[in-house]
Amino acid sequence: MALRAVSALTWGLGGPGVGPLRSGTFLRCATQHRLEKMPSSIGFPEASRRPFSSHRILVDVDQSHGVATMKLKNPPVNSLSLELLTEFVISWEKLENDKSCRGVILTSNSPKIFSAGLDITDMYGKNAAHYAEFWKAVQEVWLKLYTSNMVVIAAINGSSPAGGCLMSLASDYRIMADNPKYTIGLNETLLGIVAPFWFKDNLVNTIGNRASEHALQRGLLFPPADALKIGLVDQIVPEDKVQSTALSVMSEWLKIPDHARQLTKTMMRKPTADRLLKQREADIQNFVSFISKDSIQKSLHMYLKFLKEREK
Ligand SMILES: CCCCCCCC/C=C\C/C=C/C(=O)SCCNC(=O)CCNC(=O)[C@H](O)C(C)(C)COP(=O)(O)OP(=O)(O)OC[C@H]1O[C@@H](n2cnc3c(N)ncnc32)[C@H](O)[C@@H]1OP(=O)(O)O
Repeated sequence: MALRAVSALTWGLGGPGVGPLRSGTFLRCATQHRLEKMPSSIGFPEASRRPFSSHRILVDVDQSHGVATMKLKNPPVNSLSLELLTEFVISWEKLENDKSCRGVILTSNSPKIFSAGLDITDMYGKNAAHYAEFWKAVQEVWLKLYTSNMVVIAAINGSSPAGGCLMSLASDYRIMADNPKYTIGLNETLLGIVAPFWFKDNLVNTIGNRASEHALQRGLLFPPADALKIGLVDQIVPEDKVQSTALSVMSEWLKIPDHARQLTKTMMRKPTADRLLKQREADIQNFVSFISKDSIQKSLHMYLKFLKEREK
């Protein structure tokens, strides 16, 4: 198997806004329309579309089908900066509160990069208060995605290292562009940092313990075909078919009655989400003390330098 490395939300019933069972879920589900036919592109009729956006997040809601497409837009590499993460949470809550929205396709506005992962400049050369705020936002985005009532499909239209991979892992289904130049994986060790336990839990739940041990220790980044083999993604398709495949997969998922799917998702994911929720503050403090260490700051500095100076 060809492996490539770069060389060198609150759970709990009734929790504010993010609980897996929003009030009214059962009633709404009972009368919900089934999706019989989905358009093959995002060319929805104007009347049924409700786009909204912020600086770094573009959202297009197709109200007649109950599906939103959310695009990350943070050039040049869609890094997950504090600003992007904050805007993500605001947009996500808007969708969670939109009764017509049953599914979200998460993708990137950039043609080659889904997301370069957490913004390293938010973890380098800042003060403890900044690190704490940043990490809380990272936790929040993961909790929102992982525990969402909505069907979440990641349309991975480019490279997806580290935090980018985590966002995909938190989705219900992953479709990746079949381009061997793109890679996906949790490569934290290559930066001299350690994936926190909840990144690891999400990976283990997806690809199993042995494959996770191997991938995490070596910081492996997998090309699409290998990612498919180990179950890191569910489907690979030609680059120009990622969005249309996501829409048709979404239509299949939305044929399942919401209440049954949501309760099943809760049953599967609650223990993992609860593990973070129970020690959220301690996890923030761990992150702050880890990332503030001179040795870790030095590793991040070297990695940023490597990224800037490497041959393209
Ligand atoms: C004991 C337990 C304690 C627990 C504590 C927990 C600690 C855990 C902490 C954090 C977890 C971290 C998660 C992460 O997500 S870290 C980020 C990892 N990401 C990467 O390694 C990806 C790096 N980037 C790339 O590989 C490439 O940029 C690319 C493949 C995404 C795109 O390649 P290309 O199109 O060639 O673009 P460039 O490389 O030229 O990049 C352009 C520009 O962007 C800068 N940049 C790239 N990635 C990032 C990033 N993640 N953050 C900030 N900036 C980034 C790059 O440096 C270039 O900058 P420029 O030269 O100034 O233009």
